[in-house]
Amino acid sequence: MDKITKIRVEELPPDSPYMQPFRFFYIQNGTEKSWDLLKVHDSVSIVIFNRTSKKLIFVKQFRPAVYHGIVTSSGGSLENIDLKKYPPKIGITLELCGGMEDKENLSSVEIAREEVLEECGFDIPVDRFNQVFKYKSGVGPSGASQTMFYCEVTEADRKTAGGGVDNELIDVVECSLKDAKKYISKGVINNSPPNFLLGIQWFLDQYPKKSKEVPQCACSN
Ligand SMILES: O=c1ccn([C@@H]2O[C@H](COP(=O)(O)OP(=O)(O)O[C@H]3O[C@H](CO)[C@@H](O)[C@H](O)[C@H]3O)[C@@H](O)[C@H]2O)c(=O)[nH]1
Ligand SMILES: [Mg+2]
Repeated sequence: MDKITKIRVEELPPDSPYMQPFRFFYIQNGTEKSWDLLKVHDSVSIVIFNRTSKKLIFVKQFRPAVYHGIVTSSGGSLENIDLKKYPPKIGITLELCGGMEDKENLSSVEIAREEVLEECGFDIPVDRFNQVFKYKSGVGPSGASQTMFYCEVTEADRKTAGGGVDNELIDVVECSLKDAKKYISKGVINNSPPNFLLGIQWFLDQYPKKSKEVPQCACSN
């Protein structure tokens, strides 16, 4: 996954299927203003609990934006990058399974179902997904929405090893509740987004402290 070479950047052409940059103008209380925006797809993320192993299921992948952010914020440049100083593994994240809502004919929960199958290998019918949150994934350059679902799986639901589709390279990892709690208790979390922290904290809040069993999620779609 971290065998990455020939890194370079260039300006975004206008035909990107992933994002459209533009400038938004407005007058607020008599003052002319503008804001530079990025139109991006809404997305879904899924907190997955494996009832067989009693572990949470996460995904690991190389994220160019995270790599770029780490390199440039520490004074590095993407021009002739020194891969020894900035090994690509620093751009590998630990995240909830999730993806873009880029298919107009599919609802959010149908996209979530596809992502769980493609990225993690579990084939789960949509009625086993519960929506837990819907929020803005950003409020600065992008105001896209993200819907977070909860889904329980067992080994009987496993259809493939996961890993993503097309060119995706995704590692599926199982994490004990103890390790998940420890991870989000760190003050500085370099390689995970806020929805990951929210999803784990939400799950741990549901988990009954005195019982060994995790209850079915009580929230409704
Ligand atoms: O510029 C790009 C963008 C995407 N891809 C491809 O498109 C795929 C998109 O994968 P998908 O799983 O649909 O989306 P994610 O990259 O996982 O990201 C989405 O899902 C995440 C779920 O939590 C959110 O955090 C993000 O904002 C949202 O874009 C990627 O893996 C790449 O293969 C590219 O090749 N180039
Ligand atoms: Mg994804």
